[in-house]
Amino acid sequence: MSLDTAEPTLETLGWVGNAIDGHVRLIDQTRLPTEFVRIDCRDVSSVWEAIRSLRVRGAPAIGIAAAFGAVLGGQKAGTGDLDSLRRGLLDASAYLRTSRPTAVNLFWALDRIERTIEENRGLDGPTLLERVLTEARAIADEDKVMCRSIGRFGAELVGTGQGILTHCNAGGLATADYGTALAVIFSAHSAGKAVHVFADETRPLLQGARLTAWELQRRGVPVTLICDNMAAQVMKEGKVQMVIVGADRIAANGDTANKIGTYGVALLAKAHGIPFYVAAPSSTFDLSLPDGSSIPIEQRDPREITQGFGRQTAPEGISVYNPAFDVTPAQLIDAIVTERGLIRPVDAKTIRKTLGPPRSSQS
Ligand SMILES: CSC[C@@H](O)[C@@H](O)C(=O)COP(=O)(O)O
Repeated sequence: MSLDTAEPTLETLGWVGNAIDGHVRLIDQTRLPTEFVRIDCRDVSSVWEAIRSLRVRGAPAIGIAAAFGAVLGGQKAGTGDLDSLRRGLLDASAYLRTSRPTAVNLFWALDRIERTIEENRGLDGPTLLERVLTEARAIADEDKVMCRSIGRFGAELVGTGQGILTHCNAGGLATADYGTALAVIFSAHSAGKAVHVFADETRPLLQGARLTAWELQRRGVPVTLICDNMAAQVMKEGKVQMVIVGADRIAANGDTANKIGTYGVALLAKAHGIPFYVAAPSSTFDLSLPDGSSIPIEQRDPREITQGFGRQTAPEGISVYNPAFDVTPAQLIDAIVTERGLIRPVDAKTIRKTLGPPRSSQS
């Protein structure tokens, strides 16, 4: 599928150069919205660090970054000795798996990379490395296509004149381009539907304020930023007709892990009779988990809460709990928008029917 070149694409991340001495280039999202800076990662540990510190973030984007990162592991090992090249690639993959635990796209992408290494055993070193880079590029390219498709399917849910609330950032920055939840909004907006977005700022790291507000503004979509604790009031005032968010891991029954605070938004939507939608590609489903209870939830540094963005805002030594994600039960989700169409009702049977049989288990 071709991309609409009239629209401002983001090129969130990509590979520069060839397999032997190229590198990963990505937008450093920690510096947005005040600075738009791309950084180059030339070794596996800088990709690991970029993922862990949220320079690159969002479930699909971290999968893509990790896939490219594995190539850097192969480069370091060199293509002269096939065994050490394979070891370099596999060690890089194993290491990148430890960068963040919740988004299944990371493990899905690295599973693909490891399968590529396995399936190309007979190749010489340079060709194997080239093949792994081709697979990483395919993961990025397919993500672009999936996001456009999600946008098209999801736009059907949007009525003109609607207020739409979103949480965190599920935009172009969280994917190879265009986004998931924001793809739905971009697509409806491009189709001429008048929409107004309420972006939750998304404590503690402000992905909504720093990234979602920036992306919507950049594309000319009307947006109002609110603090997370204003969502109930904005809904009560009748300003919101639908909620749409992204996802980091969706279990077989539709329970959905997404940025902390999403579960609360879903409860508020239910209380106000507002439809609550999730938008995610098939790479975000983990059908090896029957429900959301075993989705690993990342715990992050307490200083993100006590000293966010450099200023101390809590007393020294205070006890802090900082889970980065929560799980919204499937019963609170009216539909999941995927690249293969809408999943509605959200249950195991409809998910299986839309996505096909479960893949092998992922960590
Ligand atoms: C299309 S991205 C979907 C999710 O990854 C997104 O909503 C989210 O929770 C991102 O969390 P983050 O901690 O910023 O990586």
